[in-house]
Amino acid sequence: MSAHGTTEEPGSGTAGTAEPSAGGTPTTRGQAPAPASLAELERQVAERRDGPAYGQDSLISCDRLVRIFTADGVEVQALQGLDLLVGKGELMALVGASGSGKSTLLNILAGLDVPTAGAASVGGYDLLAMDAKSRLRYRREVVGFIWQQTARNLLPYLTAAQNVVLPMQLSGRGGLRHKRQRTARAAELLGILGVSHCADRHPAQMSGGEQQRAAIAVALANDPDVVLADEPTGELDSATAEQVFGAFRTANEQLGTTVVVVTHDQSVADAVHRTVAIRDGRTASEVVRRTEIDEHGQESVVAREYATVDRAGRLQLPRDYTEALEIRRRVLLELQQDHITVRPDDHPAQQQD
Ligand SMILES: Nc1ncnc2c1ncn2[C@@H]1O[C@H](COP(=O)(O)OP(=O)(O)OP(=O)(O)O)[C@@H](O)[C@H]1O
Repeated sequence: MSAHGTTEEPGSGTAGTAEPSAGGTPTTRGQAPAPASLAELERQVAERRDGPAYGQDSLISCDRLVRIFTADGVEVQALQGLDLLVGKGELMALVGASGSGKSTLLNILAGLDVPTAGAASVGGYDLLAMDAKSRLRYRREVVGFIWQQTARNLLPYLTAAQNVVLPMQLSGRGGLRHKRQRTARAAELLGILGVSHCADRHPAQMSGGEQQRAAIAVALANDPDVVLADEPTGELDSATAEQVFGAFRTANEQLGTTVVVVTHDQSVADAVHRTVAIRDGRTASEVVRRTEIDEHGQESVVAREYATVDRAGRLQLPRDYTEALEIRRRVLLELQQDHITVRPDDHPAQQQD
């Protein structure tokens, strides 16, 4: 973890489903649970039906998202039932091994690709049901996107200021109808992101970091709900990467924009409020960082790692945990008063049952 007082707590190795036991007595999975009364079942069903829908209060909601690619007759399941909720105003990172599905997810959220199955919505737009017209509006007004390759983000024959003005012209939004207003907004955004000095320069006259900060201004031009970035600091040295990440933070703090960044850069992953790890096309774990003040008034960032539990109650045990305890096919679950114990199978010889 970073040096500025950050503490990392280990991932939780708890697991999903165990029968609750009357009176809080530990119950081992495998024992028959006492059947619930009909009235109790009816109460539970009514509670679930009347409760808020999944992701109702979230800006981004992915529910059992699936994306299957077919190339040369071979199917690749890039997303395998991914669940993810992102609240309005979050600054978060997506991490994961190469091929885990991060870019696939980001392209879907950006409206550039369509999932095979599941549900996904951003800012009230249903990403599986948009017609061409609403998809265009969604991509212009609801999301901003920043690519890793600096050259892909800006038009080379326009200045930085003209690049920022362009999306406003294309969207033709009422509030920015006048040229003067658009020019003023471009100047304001470039100023907030610390690249006013590049306003009249073409991309070729700007450094990689300046180009990325101008690209963030372009992404923010139409005041989107969310800015998505795929490895935005991947081509930059660490000092420049820090400045670019600072620009995302500014957008988040000063403009209230929700920011989702795919990154391999550990310093970026350590600097956001929440880092979600994707493994094999599903969310596997997440690290949440909170600032805490101790009894001496000393501030420190406490990072806590959680395993994610999906909508069906499944979780992935961290690989290093399962390897450490030689967990292969099954575990014993015990429901305790306030936690669930996961134990390796005590009859491993019978694992081929
Ligand atoms: N258009 C496509 N056609 C076929 N397979 C694809 C396509 N796009 C992605 N995939 C496959 O889907 C899986 C997930 O790819 P994705 O690019 O989302 O991973 P990633 O986590 O972003 O990887 P990286 O960190 O290397 O960019 C990979 O196995 C990839 O080969």
